[in-house]
Amino acid sequence: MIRINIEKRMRAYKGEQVLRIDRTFVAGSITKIYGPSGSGKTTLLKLIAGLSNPDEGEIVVNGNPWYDSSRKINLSPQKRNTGFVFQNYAVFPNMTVLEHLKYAVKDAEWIKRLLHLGRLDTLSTHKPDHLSGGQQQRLAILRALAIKPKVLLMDEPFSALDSKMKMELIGELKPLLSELGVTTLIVSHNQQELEFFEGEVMDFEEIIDN
Ligand SMILES: Nc1ncnc2c1ncn2[C@@H]1O[C@H](COP(=O)(O)OP(=O)(O)OP(=O)(O)O)[C@@H](O)[C@H]1O
Repeated sequence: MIRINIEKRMRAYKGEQVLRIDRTFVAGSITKIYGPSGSGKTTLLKLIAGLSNPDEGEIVVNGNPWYDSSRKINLSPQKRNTGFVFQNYAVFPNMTVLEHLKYAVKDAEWIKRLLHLGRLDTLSTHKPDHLSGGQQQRLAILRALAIKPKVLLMDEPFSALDSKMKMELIGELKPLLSELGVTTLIVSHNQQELEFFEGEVMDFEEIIDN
């Protein structure tokens, strides 16, 4: 479970904007996050991962405080160990597909399963500049899953995939996420692409506070 109650000042186009979030994400659930560009969706994921800090408040995950401004607790991103799929993939240019996964995990059977899931089994020796955008995006998803995270944060994870690939991947991801029991937050511009995930919706349209 993720319990988050925070405030964060964002430097927005129109001046300062305060992001206020008071929400609980149930353990093992999937939350679909929608909202206008610049409303703070990526910021929320970064706050949970520890890549950005709130101005005040607390974040508690499975009973453990990850951030608490009043008690000066702020766990490093490494200790939080979330799976994060970045909007721009953030894959390593000098590592092959297989090296990305081996860097994250030793379990060869698990790696094999992930490569199949992402349809990258035949491309395992390729480096990112020999992969298409969609293949790089799938690699970013596999890398996030490789560590079997308890919290999975995905920022527009299917944006570069054609609809057939998207449907296949989503079909296989759903049982995998429930097998891992991972609490998942997925940001998307496209509400339609997430309709096959049963889950809560978080709409930033209702959160923005100027
Ligand atoms: N480190 C930061 N400190 C303060 N403000 C930031 C920081 N990073 C981004 N912002 C601002 O916070 C606002 C929200 O950005 P964010 O990337 O979270 O939006 P988003 O909802 O994910 O948008 P998009 O859908 O376009 O990706 C923007 O106005 C941005 O300029």
